[in-house]
Amino acid sequence: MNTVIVKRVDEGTADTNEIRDLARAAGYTVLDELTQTRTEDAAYHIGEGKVAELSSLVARTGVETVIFDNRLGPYQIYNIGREIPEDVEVIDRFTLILDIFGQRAQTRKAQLQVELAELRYELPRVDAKVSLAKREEHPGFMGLGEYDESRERDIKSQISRIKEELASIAETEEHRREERRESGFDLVALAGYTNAGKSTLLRRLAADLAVDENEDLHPDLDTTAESEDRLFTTLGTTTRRADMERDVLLTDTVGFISDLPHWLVESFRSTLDEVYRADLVLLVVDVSEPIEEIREKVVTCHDTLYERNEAPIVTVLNKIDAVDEAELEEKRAALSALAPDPVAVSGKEGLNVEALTDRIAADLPPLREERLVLPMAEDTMSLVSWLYDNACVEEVTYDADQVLVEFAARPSVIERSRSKASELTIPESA
Ligand SMILES: Nc1nc2c(ncn2[C@@H]2O[C@H](COP(=O)(O)OP(=O)(O)OP(=O)(O)O)[C@@H](O)[C@H]2O)c(=O)[nH]1
Ligand SMILES: [Mg+2]
Repeated sequence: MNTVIVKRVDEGTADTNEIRDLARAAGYTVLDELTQTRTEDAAYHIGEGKVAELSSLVARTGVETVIFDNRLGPYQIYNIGREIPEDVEVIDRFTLILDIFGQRAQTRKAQLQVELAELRYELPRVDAKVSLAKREEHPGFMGLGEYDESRERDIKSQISRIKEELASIAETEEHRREERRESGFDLVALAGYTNAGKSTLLRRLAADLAVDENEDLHPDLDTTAESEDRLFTTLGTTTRRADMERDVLLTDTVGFISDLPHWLVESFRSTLDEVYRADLVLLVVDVSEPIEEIREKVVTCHDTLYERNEAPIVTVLNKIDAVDEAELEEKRAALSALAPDPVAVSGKEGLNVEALTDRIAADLPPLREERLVLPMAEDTMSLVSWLYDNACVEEVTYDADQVLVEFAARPSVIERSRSKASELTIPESA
């Protein structure tokens, strides 16, 4: 699929790098671009002269799609469509992002989220489409000739049905998180701009390739954490156990991107829950990019996290294999206000990963020390082995008729171990 890019900015020069990457991620080959610096034109978004230029560019290149890196109103799409060769589709940044998400959505949850986002995108446009469809000259414009008020009701009821189903998935996930916490795991989420290297880092930190112990129970989980040099490789969440002394589960998440309208973010809210409900967030940054770009992306990530995140954030400067030491120091200094005390690693090459695991261990909420004196009962040894699984056991001392266990664990694990200990039944002496 070939395409040309169009981008309008109010001032300065238009940067088309990201939209080109997005187009590529959706499967397009970008043949050319047109940019313009001016205020928005109500009818065409870009200037009328620019539209004429676009028309001849489309004719010359023979593309079937034009991608705008702007938000286009339905009337603007309609008007532009009338000026360029017939049957050429005009899409904007948000339709493109939805398109990518739609292609990547593998799990039921991801599919529902995409569907929800599409419906939310469409809802405010229904009116415009109805009135456009009524215009005689293009009765079947965008195949939407049959639009009417009932379409709006339809969309609204579909939206509420999807929201219900998503809420029930979110509940299952919340339940799963609680179970994991109770069995002593700390939850660490990898967050960051798309293509920063989150999935690569997840694989580097993971103890094993098995997705997680609960895989069978949770068919909604994605089974792989693929990496690829394209935007939005990861849409669902993948959870793996980290290769660390402390029991840590790492979750990979959907990448952030700038300039996402709230209805889209809203649709992916339950995916972001993995980030918001974590005990620690690793904010992964691609340090090989130009500093201005890094800064903008970090700000976008902070904005996305800002509202609901409560966990401490550790900034991870990833891809240090791609920069030299001087450059790294320079960027570290330039980012010091935004990202104090970052850890610099290369997920791909495995550089400095130990410093990162040390840091994760240090920044997680501290474990509490506990000491239990257990009577020698039938289930005593199974409780000791449960403690080995769910806590950091420091010492076990066996006496004639009791066992002393010293360990450190999360408060919830300590509570459960106490209640288990109180349930130990001492065999009646013969
Ligand atoms: N040079 C270098 N490249 C890396 C490193 N880590 C990841 N990459 C590359 O960066 C690209 C993106 O990596 P991913 O792990 O897919 O990134 P992501 O953050 O999961 O991306 P999304 O899932 O799309 O949000 C891939 O081509 C990786 O090979 C690194 O440490 N050094
Ligand atoms: Mg990924």
